[in-house]
Amino acid sequence: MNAIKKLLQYIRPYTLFAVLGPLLMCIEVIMDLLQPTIMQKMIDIGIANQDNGYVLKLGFFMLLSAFVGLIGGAGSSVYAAKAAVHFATDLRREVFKKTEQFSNQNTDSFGTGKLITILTNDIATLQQAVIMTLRIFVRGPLLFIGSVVIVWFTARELFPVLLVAIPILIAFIYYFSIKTGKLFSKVQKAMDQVNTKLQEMLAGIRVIKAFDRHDYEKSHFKTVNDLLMKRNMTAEQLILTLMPIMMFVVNIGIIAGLWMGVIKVNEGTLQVGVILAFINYLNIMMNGLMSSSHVLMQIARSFSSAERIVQVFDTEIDIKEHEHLISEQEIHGEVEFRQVNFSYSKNGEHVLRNISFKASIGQTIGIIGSTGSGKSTLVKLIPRLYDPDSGDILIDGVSLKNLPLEKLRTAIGFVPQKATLFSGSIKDNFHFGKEDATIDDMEQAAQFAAATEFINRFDGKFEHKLMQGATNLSGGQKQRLSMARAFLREPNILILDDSTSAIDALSESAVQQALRKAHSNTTVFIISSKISSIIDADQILVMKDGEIEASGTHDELLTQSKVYRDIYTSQSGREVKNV
Ligand SMILES: Nc1ncnc2c1ncn2[C@@H]1O[C@H](COP(=O)(O)OP(=O)(O)OP(=O)(O)O)[C@@H](O)[C@H]1O
Repeated sequence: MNAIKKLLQYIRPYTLFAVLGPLLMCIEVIMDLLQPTIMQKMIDIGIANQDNGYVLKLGFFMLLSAFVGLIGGAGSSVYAAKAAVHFATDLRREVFKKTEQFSNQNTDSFGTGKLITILTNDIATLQQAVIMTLRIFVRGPLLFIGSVVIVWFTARELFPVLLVAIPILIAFIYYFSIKTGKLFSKVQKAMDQVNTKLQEMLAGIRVIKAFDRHDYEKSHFKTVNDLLMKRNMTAEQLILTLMPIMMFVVNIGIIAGLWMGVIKVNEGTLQVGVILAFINYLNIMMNGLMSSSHVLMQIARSFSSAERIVQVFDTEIDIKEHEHLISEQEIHGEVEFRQVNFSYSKNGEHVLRNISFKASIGQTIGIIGSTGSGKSTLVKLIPRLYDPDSGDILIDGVSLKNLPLEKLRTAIGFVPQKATLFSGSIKDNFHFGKEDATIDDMEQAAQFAAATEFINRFDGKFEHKLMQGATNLSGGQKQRLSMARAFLREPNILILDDSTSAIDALSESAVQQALRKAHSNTTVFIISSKISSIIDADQILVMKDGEIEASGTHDELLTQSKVYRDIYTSQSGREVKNV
């Protein structure tokens, strides 16, 4: 309930629409309620007295009220839809904005599947709840209350039937609403699983094909899809069972009304038209209650959606701007780690332990070590994709936390292990690195990244369109474009996380030479599993189990580090004797 209250602020800008919707609906309801009374008068006065003029007059009123009702109903739909769609659009925008601010840890803790369900399904559920509330939640109770009042004044003899039927109907509605609320929260969870699986399968479709794992994946998908189907089926069946139960209660009410009515007519205390009007009002009442119950169920369903949305809003972003920022600090590129410890989960095992080193401006730092030793994690701490648990990281002597995030990240060019390019042209992707990059800038960056040759072969060169995930490029081409994008920034700190793995040795050495020439003041971190990529680095960090096992130049490490020597021996085939 609190979640719903929190989200209602998003409807405030559309209060006018949200008020007009129910107001116009009142007109439709009043017109609907008039119909049985007009009909009753037609029968009991017009037809009983064979007064054709009176019948025609009331017939005209019936038509007129139906027309006015139509205008009210249509207007109500238009404004309710406007309020709900605007509300959902704003909400989607805000949820997206918040998820954009999420740190990697925040995103990991939700999972992308759940975030997609929240941004699509949950917001759509709320939109539907708002439309129904603005239209039907007014219509249902009004029809119900209006009918009860009219029966009280016009057919009080039959009122005892209502005294029995109404509590039974309300009890059923209450029970079903509570039950479906719980069931739909299970449906949402199953939907998360389907979305997560779908996302994983679509991203890995090539691997699935290559390993011929269709059947395995199909059976996995079937498991989550069947669970969703089962939960959906249980929830929908429960909702659909309510209608026949309500009809049954109303039909018994009609029989009771007819039975009592016939007795009263025979006694001469009731007119036939009143019985017909009562039956009509009983049906209207049931419709009113039914539609209210549908809204209640939709609202119950939207509770769990609202809670999940509020969960996103309430998530504390763990990478935050510090209160005491040193905004005037220029970033030059000296990087120092002081006894840094880091784990991915709170109280989890440290992935980095006691990391200390210093990289001077313009130095190249090579990082090597076995798989899972913490190399990528170490460099991810520099742009603050994660914050260390303890210890400090300083740039030009200032702790990262005291630097404005935007300034810090603008000064860093990051080429991740997996080259990520976006659908759009090469130019669009380059603008991602530098918004105002000119064609000259792009040509130069492409040249440094050894990408000119293949870009020139494309129709339209920089205008060449990349498909989603850049699937129309080779692995090496993706890496080169990803590097060029980082070079365009002319960063003070450049991080190359194993980003030359799909590039041939000749091109790699050309890239490194270009880097040294054009970006001599840039501090460069190169993670690589190949010694040849880091052999010329000013300082090489050898990582082992989250720790720096040794550091120094290539020659120093050959004598000082057994781990480094072993890597060198295995890659060069040469035994190092000088220990
Ligand atoms: N997002 C994450 N959540 C939890 N654990 C993670 C995450 N990313 C990495 N790890 C764990 O942290 C450890 C270090 O991973 P990292 O990616 O830094 O290693 P690496 O040395 O770069 O490995 P590689 O050479 O294979 O890329 C590994 O044990 C890995 O399982």
